[in-house]
Amino acid sequence: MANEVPALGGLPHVLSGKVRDLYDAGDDRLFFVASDRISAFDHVLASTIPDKGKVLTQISLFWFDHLREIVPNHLITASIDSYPPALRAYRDQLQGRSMLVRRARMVPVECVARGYLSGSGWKDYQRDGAVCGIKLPAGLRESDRLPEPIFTPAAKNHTGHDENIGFDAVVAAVGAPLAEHLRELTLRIYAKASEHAESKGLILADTKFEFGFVPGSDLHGTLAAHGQAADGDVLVLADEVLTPDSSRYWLASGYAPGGAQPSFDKQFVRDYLLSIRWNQQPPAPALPDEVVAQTRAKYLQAFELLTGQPLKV
Ligand SMILES: C[C@H](c1ccccc1)n1cc(-c2ncnc(N)c2C#N)cn1
Repeated sequence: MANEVPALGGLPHVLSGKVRDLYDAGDDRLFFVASDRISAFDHVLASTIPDKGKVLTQISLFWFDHLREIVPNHLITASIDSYPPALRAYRDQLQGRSMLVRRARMVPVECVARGYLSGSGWKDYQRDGAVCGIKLPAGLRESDRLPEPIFTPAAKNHTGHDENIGFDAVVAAVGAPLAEHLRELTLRIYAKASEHAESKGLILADTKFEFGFVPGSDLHGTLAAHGQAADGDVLVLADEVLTPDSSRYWLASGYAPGGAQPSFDKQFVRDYLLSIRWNQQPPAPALPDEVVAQTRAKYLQAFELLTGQPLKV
């Protein structure tokens, strides 16, 4: 079937997620655009949240910089003036919500770190007393802080929910050396990020990283010695990073284990959708202006809490 998503400035469309779009920028580069679309209960809603794409892109850029001493990343530039000329005509719609990135050979595993018991981790714990084969103490409550953060990988399932897998499945997929490196790196990044989040009054309950390999020569002096593959490729952090879409953030001041915690960014949306008793079947409903405004404010607040800066909208 013909590609339904049009090219952007002559850049062929490569892939779309619920709220993000990827285009081929040539020369082993991709163009990553974060939209203002919002999903809830696995459905993209009929309303958009103004500036959501800009907030999430700027949060990824903040973390790329904050983590630069731990792990290189796929970013080339987020400056419109450095984009391929054809894209500069779209300055107004791309400013602040797009990145030119290196095309990476993506690792076929979602690298998830969990410091708290929530979501699919809570469901797996209730069933098995374990998450991804990692046995946990008995008697834990939903949203409890774990004795220590755990690596809980997932298989990429492009149709819907990713499926939690054990470490042995990661080894089978990528080999023991890389599997061990992914686990160590995922937990090291999580530790640094959650420490920063806590210093800002936020709990980073869990987060999902995507890694890929790029030619070492592409990284001009930011080679990560331990991330070097045998063929000279370097492991880099890709996709969005530590955004409210790829992570669970909770306000530390409201933390109360023993049940689900309010989502920092989507609680107003979820409460509204529950209040209208939506059957969670398409078409997804539109949101009242007030819910859109409240949700936009939460995204702006997330950016300001994490970075200490107001978002330039
Ligand atoms: C899941 C995510 C996605 C993003 C946007 C829209 C739909 C999916 N994705 C990212 C890549 C990817 N592939 C190769 N090199 C890269 N640097 C990246 C990145 N980022 C493939 N998929």
